[in-house]
Amino acid sequence: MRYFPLMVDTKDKKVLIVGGGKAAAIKIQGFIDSSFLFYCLAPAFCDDLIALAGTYPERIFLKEKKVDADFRFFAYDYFIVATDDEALNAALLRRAKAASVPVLSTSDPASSDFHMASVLRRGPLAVSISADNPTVSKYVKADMEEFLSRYDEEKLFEMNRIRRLLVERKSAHISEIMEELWNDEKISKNYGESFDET
Ligand SMILES: C[C@@]1(CC(=O)O)C2=NC(=C\c3[nH]c(c(CCC(=O)O)c3CC(=O)O)Cc3[nH]c(c(CC(=O)O)c3CCC(=O)O)/C=C3\N/C(=C\2)[C@@H](CCC(=O)O)[C@]3(C)CC(=O)O)/[C@H]1CCC(=O)O
Ligand SMILES: NC(=O)c1ccc[n+]([C@@H]2O[C@H](COP(=O)([O-])OP(=O)(O)OC[C@H]3O[C@@H](n4cnc5c(N)ncnc54)[C@H](O)[C@@H]3O)[C@@H](O)[C@H]2O)c1
Repeated sequence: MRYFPLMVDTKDKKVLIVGGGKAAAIKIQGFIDSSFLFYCLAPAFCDDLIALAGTYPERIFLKEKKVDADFRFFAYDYFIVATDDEALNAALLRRAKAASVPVLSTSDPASSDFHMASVLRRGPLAVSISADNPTVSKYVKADMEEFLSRYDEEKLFEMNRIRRLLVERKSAHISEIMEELWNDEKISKNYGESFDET
């Protein structure tokens, strides 16, 4: 598997996006559940992107600017190239690689350092779907959403709270207790507080 699902820390991380059309909007929307900050440069932005930036003014920054092949960038953690000018996209991709900044070109996935997956959440659970075909991913995501609705969100949060307590207490039985709770129909809210391993 050349592109492998991975969990990366997005806190305080900056993504530069050049281009402000449909592709840029799809990528930012796909990342919106992260903590990334988005800096987007283009001479003009599509309505979806303007609406998204209106909803997240503290995370999405749109700057009207036409970029050329000599564009220099620094202090960004990731780069998404999303203009409709393929030659410009290719030049920016080369620059990013030379600067060792992980880059995704929306017009050249095969030369990109990362791809986007379709991601869905249920409480603390994150599921990543990738089929090398965004249409297939979209439909599998819809099926998966229905499948995940059988999991009790509160129970998942509660199990994690208890697990954190057990980790803090350096319990030797974390996985056994987690297995027990998973198989329990209902878990008591104050399980962790009253918990005594001995
Ligand atoms: C899954 C999702 C995640 C996300 O981006 O958040 C995603 N694309 C999504 C949507 C979407 N993408 C496109 C449209 C039509 C737009 C229109 O109408 O014009 C729509 C909208 C739709 O389908 O509704 C067009 C498109 N996509 C790619 C190309 C270039 C090419 O293939 O060469 C083209 C242009 C050619 C074409 O038009 O096909 C390439 C890629 N797109 C990927 C991911 C990567 C691997 C996907 C995988 O492994 O499955 C990959 C390979 C690289 C990357 O960009 O990361 C997200 C689903 C959202 C969801 O979660 O519901
Ligand atoms: N990977 C994906 O998910 C995905 C999705 C849709 C489209 N695409 C591909 O991405 C590319 C872009 O498609 P689109 O539908 O977003 O096009 P678009 O026409 O909607 O948007 C192009 C954007 O690039 C900007 N732009 C043009 N020249 C620029 C420059 N010199 N500097 C800065 N910004 C500039 C435009 O102002 C516009 O905002 C195409 O190759 C398309 O096939 C990929």
